[in-house]
Amino acid sequence: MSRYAALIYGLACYALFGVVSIWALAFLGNFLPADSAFGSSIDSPARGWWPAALAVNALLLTMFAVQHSVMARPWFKRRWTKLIPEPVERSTYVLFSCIALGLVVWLWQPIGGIVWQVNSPALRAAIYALYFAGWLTIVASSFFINHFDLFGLRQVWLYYQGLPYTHLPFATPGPYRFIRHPLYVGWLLTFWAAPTMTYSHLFFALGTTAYIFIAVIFEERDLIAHFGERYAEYRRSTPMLVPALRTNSSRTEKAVTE
Ligand SMILES: C[S@@+](CC[C@H](N)C(=O)[O-])C[C@H]1O[C@@H](n2cnc3c(N)ncnc32)[C@H](O)[C@@H]1O
Repeated sequence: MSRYAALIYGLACYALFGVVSIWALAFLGNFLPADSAFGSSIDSPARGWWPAALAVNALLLTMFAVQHSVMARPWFKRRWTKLIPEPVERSTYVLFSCIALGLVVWLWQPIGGIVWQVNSPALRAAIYALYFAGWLTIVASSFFINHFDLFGLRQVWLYYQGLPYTHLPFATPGPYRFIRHPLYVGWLLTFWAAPTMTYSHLFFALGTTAYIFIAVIFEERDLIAHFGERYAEYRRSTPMLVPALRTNSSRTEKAVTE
């Protein structure tokens, strides 16, 4: 693949990621009108029979989870890069993630019904502030790790310059000093900080939260395989999501090693 083609491909995938992220923000924040060309918002009124809607939604979430986790595994990348050039592997992951997330947002079947609804304008504004803080946390955390590497731009830029790819070193900058997964904290805020929570939103929030807790197991297994004892020690000493709160498993592991 020519270095120009790789760079343009990487930039195009990144631009698509920007568009799909804004679309997802509008979907989860209820800024999309019901039944628009871009689908409905997550809390829009029901369109059909709720069991069928739930089945479609479950399929969509499973499709996203499988794509997002399988394509991130080292064994998959080793096989995949026999088919596609290594410098664009991450951009291709971003592209497939955009397609998967786009399908979730576009085809999501709202089922209406109110689980909770906050009516006080001040409280609604506060919950919306938390919602946007979630998105901000996602973006900020990506910069603390390395935004351009996470989204494939660093890889195509190095290739364009004729330089070899170097893996990111283990680091605990900013919020990573206090918790291991700030980016996932951001996602959890965007799922749950909702002034109106309908049944399909609750289904989405429960499904995606469960997915995060499962994905973390695989991610940390890979991080320990890659960074060795440094990550294992970090895992023992630093809480997963809530600062200054240790999980029972990290306490037990620490006790075993002490
Ligand atoms: C999508 S990011 C999410 C990072 C983290 N789970 C979070 O919620 O903030 C996943 C990638 O970040 C990188 N990563 C996570 N923690 C790291 C650390 N402490 N140092 C270096 N890279 C890290 C790994 O390459 C991992 O595949």
